[in-house]
Amino acid sequence: MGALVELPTSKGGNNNDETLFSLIAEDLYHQGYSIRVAALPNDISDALFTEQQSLHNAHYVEAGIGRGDDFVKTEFVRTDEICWISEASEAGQTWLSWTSRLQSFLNQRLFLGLFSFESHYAHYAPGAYYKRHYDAFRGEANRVLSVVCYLNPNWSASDGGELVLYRDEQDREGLKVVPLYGTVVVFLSEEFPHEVLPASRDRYSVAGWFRVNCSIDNKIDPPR
Ligand SMILES: O=C(O)CCC(=O)C(=O)O
Ligand SMILES: [Fe+2]
Repeated sequence: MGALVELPTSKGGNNNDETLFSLIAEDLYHQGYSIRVAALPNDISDALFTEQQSLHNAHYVEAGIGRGDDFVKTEFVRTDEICWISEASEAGQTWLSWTSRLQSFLNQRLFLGLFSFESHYAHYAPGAYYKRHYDAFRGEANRVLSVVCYLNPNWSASDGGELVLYRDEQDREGLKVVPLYGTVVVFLSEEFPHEVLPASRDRYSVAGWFRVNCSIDNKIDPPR
């Protein structure tokens, strides 16, 4: 977190976005993560929600870990299913336009050098989980910033399915985030181990990652 540089307020852009983006930038600067309840603009949550609910089982693939040739499915680690988001749909465009504005804002304010973004819908069936993990490993600088938004209307505390964000490697207690509709969580991918606890009902979300550019030689990065 010490590497973050805070720059003065930027000019221009959409005021509503800027209010939330400023809060997220402040949180990231001071603590490395941001948890903003019911913060995603309603038109975006609603577009994503509608698209996700319309996805049939065939659109999803079982989630795994690793990339490219290293990809493995492992039930021991996670049992959710995912569907990548593209600009092919209006919902995708709305979401990716918002994340692109967030990317520009954070690059200006915190000098993060975010270069690209990828994201997917995730569905956790009742009982599904994602064990404690990091989204990126130190030294393999690729995923820099993780973003998760939840799409669960009328979620109650007894439904479970919390995201547990641990402050560091040693933390065993963590911060529990209830996956309420429109809640936005952003955190530095290399800093915070986290896990998804099983829920008693279907749990819907969008998860995404901003990357820095680490293309070496002719190997184009980032691939999927
Ligand atoms: O859904 C969540 O709360 C977090 C998901 C997650 O950790 C991931 O997809 O890497
Ligand atoms: Fe994660």
